Amino acid sequence: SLEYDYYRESCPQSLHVIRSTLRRIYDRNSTVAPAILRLVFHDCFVQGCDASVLLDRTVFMGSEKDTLPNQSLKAFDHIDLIKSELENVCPGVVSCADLLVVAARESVVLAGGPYYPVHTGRKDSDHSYPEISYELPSPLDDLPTTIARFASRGFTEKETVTLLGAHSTGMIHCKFFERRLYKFGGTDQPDPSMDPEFAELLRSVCNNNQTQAHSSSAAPSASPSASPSSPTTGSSSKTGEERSMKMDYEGRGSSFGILYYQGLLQGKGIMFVDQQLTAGEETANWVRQYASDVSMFHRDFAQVMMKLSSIQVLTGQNGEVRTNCREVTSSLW
Ligand code: HEM
Repeated sequence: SLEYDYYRESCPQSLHVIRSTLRRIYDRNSTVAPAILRLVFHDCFVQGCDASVLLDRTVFMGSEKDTLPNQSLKAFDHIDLIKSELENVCPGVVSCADLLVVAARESVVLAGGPYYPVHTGRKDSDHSYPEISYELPSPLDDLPTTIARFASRGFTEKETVTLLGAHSTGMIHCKFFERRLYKFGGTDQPDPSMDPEFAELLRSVCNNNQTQAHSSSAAPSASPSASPSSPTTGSSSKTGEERSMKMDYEGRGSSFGILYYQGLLQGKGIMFVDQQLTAGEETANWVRQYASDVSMFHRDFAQVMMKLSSIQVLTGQNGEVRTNCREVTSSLW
């Protein structure tokens, strides 16, 4: 199975290459870190951590990338760049699946989260599983559905709460929460579980009217925090569908996690699925604990990321090492 430092003889530079290339990309474009963290979740949840999410469609095989839950995934080009650097130093040795989990670990650290060790030796799948992608959780899921989806992959309620702390970082498109702001659950009202001022802030960020969107992005006072950063990406030319905002609208840093859970306690979860964590006795208890103890969250997040990174891995003779993460190497496809 997986080993500590699997590439110590075959490619001793591999970890350094992944880390340094990712940091180089991050220095120019910090959105790469949350994008890769999300990618590893979408890879590991669907038939295990086998880099199947990176495969492009061919005439013979559909792609997970084309399914609805994966349509807003990013960073494929950044993964390609890291892979080409690896191929330069050790051709055909380091799998895309290992690249992804190691890069996700580095991404967590870059986002202010904890370091955790990842064992290596994963092989890549020679198949994509678009049909299984539909088992990925939806932003509209209620708590029992979310708990059931994560339980199907071996995660407890507590671990589900911990994993969702990943929503401390990154961007979210308005389309994933807009219904909560106006017509929630078939009514003409906003979601009652959302703090009304927060709903107003999100409406101003996502408003279709371009002038208003522009003024809201230029007015940090619309933010409920004292942070000077704008909650939006600030482009007034985007449509409501394309418009997005930072999930850590109150600012990033060593607080990875804590503001997410504190926000949930104040009715400021952005997606319905996030806010639902306060709707169950056990999950709400963990939300409260993490909101007040960031070290506990970081310790648990490290452990749950190690677990996520080891789901259903292919090792030994199973699977292959792709030379291009977008295409199977050994194949007839
Ligand atoms: C109930 C489970 C989950 C649902 C429904 C969900 C859904 C979403 C959605 C809809 C977005 C916004 C994407 C966009 O607007 O482009 C998002 C972003 C994100 N998710 Fe999740 N997610 C879940 C769990 C997780 C987990 C377990 C992780 C990682 C361990 C994760 C990491 C992220 C990250 C880092 C982002 C920001 C991505 C970026 O900025 O590019 N999510 N998620």
